[in-house]
Amino acid sequence: MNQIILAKDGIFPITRDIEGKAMTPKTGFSVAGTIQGEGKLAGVPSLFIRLYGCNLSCAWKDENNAVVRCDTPHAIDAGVETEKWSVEDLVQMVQLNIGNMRHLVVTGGEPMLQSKSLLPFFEALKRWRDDLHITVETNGTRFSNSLKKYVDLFSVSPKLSSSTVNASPQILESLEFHVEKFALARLRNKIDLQLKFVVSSKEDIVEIEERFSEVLKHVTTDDILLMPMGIGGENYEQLQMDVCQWAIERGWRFAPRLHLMLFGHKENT
Ligand SMILES: Nc1nc2[nH]cc(C(=O)O)c2c(=O)[nH]1
Ligand code: SF4
Ligand SMILES: [Mg+2]
Repeated sequence: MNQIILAKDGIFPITRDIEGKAMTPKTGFSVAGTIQGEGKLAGVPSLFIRLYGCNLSCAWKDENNAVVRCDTPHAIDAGVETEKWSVEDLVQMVQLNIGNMRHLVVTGGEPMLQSKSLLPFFEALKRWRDDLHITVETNGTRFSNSLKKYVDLFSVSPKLSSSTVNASPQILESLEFHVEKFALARLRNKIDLQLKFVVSSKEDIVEIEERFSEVLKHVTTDDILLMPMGIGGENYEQLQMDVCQWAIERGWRFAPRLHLMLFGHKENT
């Protein structure tokens, strides 16, 4: 049986559990769902599924040289509580909670590590509703040919050297190789794609332009997004303004985090 491993409370925000029992969503709303907070679909009402497990272990340095870890430790850390779902039950949870929304966002952790189980899940969802829009948020280290026909938007967030301090050379190589595959699929109009870079300094921009120069040629400027690193603090406003200017200069998009603005730094919103 195909199983999908989720982070704890990995389907969010919901108002019904699998038995139909009422749940209180963390958004404080009386309805299931939230808005996509990031990327070119920011603001679009969406239901989220957070898969457990990641092949990276990102950490950034903030302006005070303090280490900022991955913002979803409950989806990557060893030994934390997880949830195992059958494809059938997960489809049912989507059906119970999607309401009037059309968008499902599958995030993580790194969802593409479970692409074998995601395939029957996405097939079943599209059989149920072919207008359902599926976004997959990924770090770009695993492209999947078989998944691509079911995914309406790949939201690829390639990690830069400022964040992949713990990654092995093999993983970094596979990142470049696979991001190129995503970009070529975009060039051939096989997928919709956004490249979402988390930026903490001008060096990150230089790295994007040098390390991903081929990749950038395969996509349009509308597909390239810059998201300021961090969630607030002393120098955050200045960083936002810098990142905004770097984006405008290149014709790229500036990407805020709407969910943080609305709900604060709260899990499962
Ligand atoms: N509202 C909302 N939007 C999001 N966009 C990407 C998210 C993520 O954690 O991957 C996320 C999230 O956790 N919540
Ligand atoms: S790729 Fe994403 S989920 Fe994985 S460690 Fe980095 S920030 Fe966390
Ligand atoms: Mg997040």
